Amino acid sequence: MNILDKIVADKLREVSLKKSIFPVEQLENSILFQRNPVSLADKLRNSSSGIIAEHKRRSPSKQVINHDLNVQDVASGYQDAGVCGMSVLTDGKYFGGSLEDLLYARAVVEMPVLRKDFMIDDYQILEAKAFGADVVLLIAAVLPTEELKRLATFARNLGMDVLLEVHDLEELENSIEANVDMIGVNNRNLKTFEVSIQNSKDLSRHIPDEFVKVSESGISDPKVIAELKDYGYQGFLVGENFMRTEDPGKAAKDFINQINRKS
Ligand SMILES: O=P(O)(O)OC[C@@H](O)[C@@H](O)c1c[nH]c2ccccc12
Repeated sequence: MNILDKIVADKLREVSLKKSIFPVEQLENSILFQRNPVSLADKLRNSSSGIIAEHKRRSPSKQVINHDLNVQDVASGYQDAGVCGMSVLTDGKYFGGSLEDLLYARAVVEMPVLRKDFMIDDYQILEAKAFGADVVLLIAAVLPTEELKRLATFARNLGMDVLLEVHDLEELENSIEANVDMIGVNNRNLKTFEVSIQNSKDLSRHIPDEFVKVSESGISDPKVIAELKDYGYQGFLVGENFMRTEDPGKAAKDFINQINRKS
């Protein structure tokens, strides 16, 4: 089993357990469930930096990134830096995140917040909405095409944006008809952890213009943003490069200043 298979197997168990103890009606009764989500795709279309900054304590590829911060400080730092949106990892076992992290981030920021997890069931999409997310991530490597389409439609019917993540041309071609707003090209292979920015460059011409293009992972140099913009990218998902510093908000601010100086 590769790491992705392991994560998904754990996720299936986690979701079925949760469903049995915390019914959907409880999620739908959350005050946040009534909130109107803010569109990340719209923000990215109108932004010069396009940064989506992530809260990520650890990962299977890097182990500990930063265990010393609290999510509210990270979120308000990102907001002050002027990022377009925030991504919050909610997987506990592999990334050290939680739904509480999502809730606390939501409590302190106005900008769109993405629930970053391995979504396999409607239940998690309802959870995302109940804990204040504006956007969900769907990963092509995790879901059969029909399921991807179904979950995407389910999320959009709840008013949330969908970011579809692909890693290669086959995944892109198989999932392109899904009802999504943004297509994210992951520069990291989730099965081997290999990272290559070239992956975003190679896949860009296969992504139709109606989708906002997002490049994800391994971005640590503002110069790369300028390069990726030439390939039509409008969104850039950055985690570790900010999170490994003592003050991720400040790191994001410096990064954005450098992007703006270049453009
Ligand atoms: O920390 P990085 O290399 O900047 O990457 C951020 C983000 O792209 C990465 O965390 C990510 C992209 N897709 C995912 C899917 C699941 C978990 C994590 C991810």
